Amino acid sequence: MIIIKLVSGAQMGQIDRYTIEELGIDGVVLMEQAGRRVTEEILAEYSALEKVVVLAGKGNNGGDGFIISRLLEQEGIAVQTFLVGNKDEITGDAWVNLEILERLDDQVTEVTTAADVENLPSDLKQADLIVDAMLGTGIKGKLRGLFPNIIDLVNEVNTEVTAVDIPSGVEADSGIVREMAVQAQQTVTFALPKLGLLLYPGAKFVGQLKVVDIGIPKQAIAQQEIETNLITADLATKLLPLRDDDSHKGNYGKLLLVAGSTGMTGAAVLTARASLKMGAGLVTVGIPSSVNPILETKLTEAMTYPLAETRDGSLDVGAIEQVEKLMSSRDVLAIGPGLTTTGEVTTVVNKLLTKIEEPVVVDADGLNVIDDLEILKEREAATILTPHPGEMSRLLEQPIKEIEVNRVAVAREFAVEYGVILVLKGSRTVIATPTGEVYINYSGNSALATGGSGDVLTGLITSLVGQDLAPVDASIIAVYLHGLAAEIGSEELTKYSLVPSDLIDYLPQAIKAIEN
Ligand SMILES: NC(=O)C1=CN([C@@H]2O[C@H](COP(=O)(O)OP(=O)(O)OC[C@H]3O[C@@H](n4cnc5c(N)ncnc54)[C@H](O)[C@@H]3O)[C@@H](O)[C@H]2O)[C@@H](O)CC1
Ligand SMILES: [K+]
Repeated sequence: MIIIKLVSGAQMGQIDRYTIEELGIDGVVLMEQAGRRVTEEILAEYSALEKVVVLAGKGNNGGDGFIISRLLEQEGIAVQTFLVGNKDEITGDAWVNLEILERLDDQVTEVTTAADVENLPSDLKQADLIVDAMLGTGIKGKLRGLFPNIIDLVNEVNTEVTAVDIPSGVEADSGIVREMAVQAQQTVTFALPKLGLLLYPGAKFVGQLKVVDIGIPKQAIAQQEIETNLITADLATKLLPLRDDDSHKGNYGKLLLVAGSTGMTGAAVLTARASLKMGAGLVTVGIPSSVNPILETKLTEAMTYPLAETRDGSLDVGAIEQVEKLMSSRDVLAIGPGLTTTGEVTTVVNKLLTKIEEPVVVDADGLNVIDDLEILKEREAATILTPHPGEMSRLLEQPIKEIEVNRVAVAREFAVEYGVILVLKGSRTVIATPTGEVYINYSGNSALATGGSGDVLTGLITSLVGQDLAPVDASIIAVYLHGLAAEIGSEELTKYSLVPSDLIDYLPQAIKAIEN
C-alpha cells in the first residue's frame, strides 16, 4: 500500500458510525470481526497458550474482549475474563457479547473494589498471556477509578500482553499518556492505524503493531477527509526521481548552501556531502571567507564561495548581494547550518528570505534568526523549514512541552498559516504542507539524536528539490532515507557509534533499499 492513512479516535468513530448507520452493517458484526481478527493474531503469535486473562472495560473495547474470551475458549484455552466495572453498566454491542459469554457459562468476574484488584496479581502471573481490552479509542482525560492500579499490576507482572486496538491509557489522537499505559508486546488495531500508536510517548507502549481488516468498506473510509499519512517505503519508492542515462549535471540541480562559520565548518561539510551523495548536479557552499580554505580541503566535489564576513568570522551584510548574484544561476538555496546567530546573520537571513525567488530550505541558525514570520507569507517560491522542537518553540514562542505533545497540530497549523513546508524533526518527524496535508515518518532511531544529523537532512532535502521534486515529495524521501540510513548504519555501528557522517556513508544502502 503506497499511502497509509492515519486516523484520530474521533475519525475512526465517524468511520464506524458511517458503516453502521449509513451502510447498515450491524455494529455486532464489526465487533465480531474485530474480536476474531485479534484472536487469529494471538493464535498465530503464541502456539502453546494454556491460560489467558482477558481484562475488559465497560465500552466497546471490552466488547471485543468478550468475543476474544469466547473464541479462545473454543480453542480449548482456559480463559479468565475480568470486567473492570459492573455487568449492569454494560450496554449495546458489548452487552450482547457479555450475554453470550454468560450463556456459555464462561465466567466473567467483576473488578469493582480495591480488594478485587488485590486478588488479580496471582491470576495475571499465572497466565501465559494478558489481553488488554480495557480502554480503546473512547478514553477521555485522566485515568479514573481502578484503572491506574490495574495498569500498574499488568506492567509489573512478567506476562506478555496483547492490546486490543490500542494499549489502555494511550490517547488515540495524540499518543498522549497521562500517567501510565499498558505496556504491550503486540497491539492489534482495527482498520487503520491510530495516530497515537505512532506518536510518542504512546508509540513506546505498542510493541509490534498489526493493522487488521474488520470489514469496514473502503467507501466508509473515503468518506472521511483524512489528511494525515504514514510515509511508507512504497511511497518513497514511488517518489524517488529516476535518473535518465541521457542526462547531464544540469539536470540534477544547481545548489547553493549558505552554511558554516568559525568553529562550525563541519555543518557546512555535512550538508554539502549529503546533497552530493543524494545526487545533486552542482553544489556550491557559500561560507564566511576566513573559513573558506578549510572547506576547500574538506570537500572535493563541491565548489566553495567565500562570503563577506564580520570580524568574528560570521556572515556580514555584504553577503546578501553576493548570494543574490550566485542565485541568479542556481535553482535552490539552503541557509542555516552552522551559521551562528551573532552579528549580522539575522539581517542576512531575513533579507535573503525576502529577496531570493527560488525555493529556500531554512535550517538551524537560519531558523533561529527569523525575526518576522510574516516574511514567509510573502514568498512566492517554496520555503521549507526544518526545525527540531527547540527551534519550533523559539519560532512560535511556545514552550517545547506544548509542541512535543501536539506535534501534528502544531506543524499543520504553522504550515497552513505561513504557506511553508514544515519538517518538524524528532522521533516520528512530521511533514506538513500549506494545504494541511501531514506525513509522519516511521523510519529512524535514536542514533539520529546527535548534533549534525539535521545538517545531513538539509543536504538531502535541498538536493532533491534541486532535482526538481516538489518540495513536499523531496522532504518525504529525504526524511525517510535519513531514518533508514540510521537504521541500516546502526546495525553495524550501533546506535551509540553512528555519527552523522556515517549516515552519509550508509545513504547508498538506504537508496538501494527503496530503488525499484
Ligand atoms: N464502534 C465500532 O463499531 C467498533 C468499535 N470497536 C472497539 O470499540 C472501541 C471504542 O469503544 P468505545 O467508544 O465504547 O470506547 P472504549 O471502550 O475505548 O472506552 C469507553 C469506556 O471507557 C471509560 N473511560 C473513558 N475514559 C476513561 C478514563 N480516563 N478513565 C477511566 N475510564 C474511562 C468510559 O466510561 C467507557 O466505559 C475501539 O477502541 C475498538 O476496540 C470494535 O469493536 C470495532 C467496531
Ligand atoms: K485496549
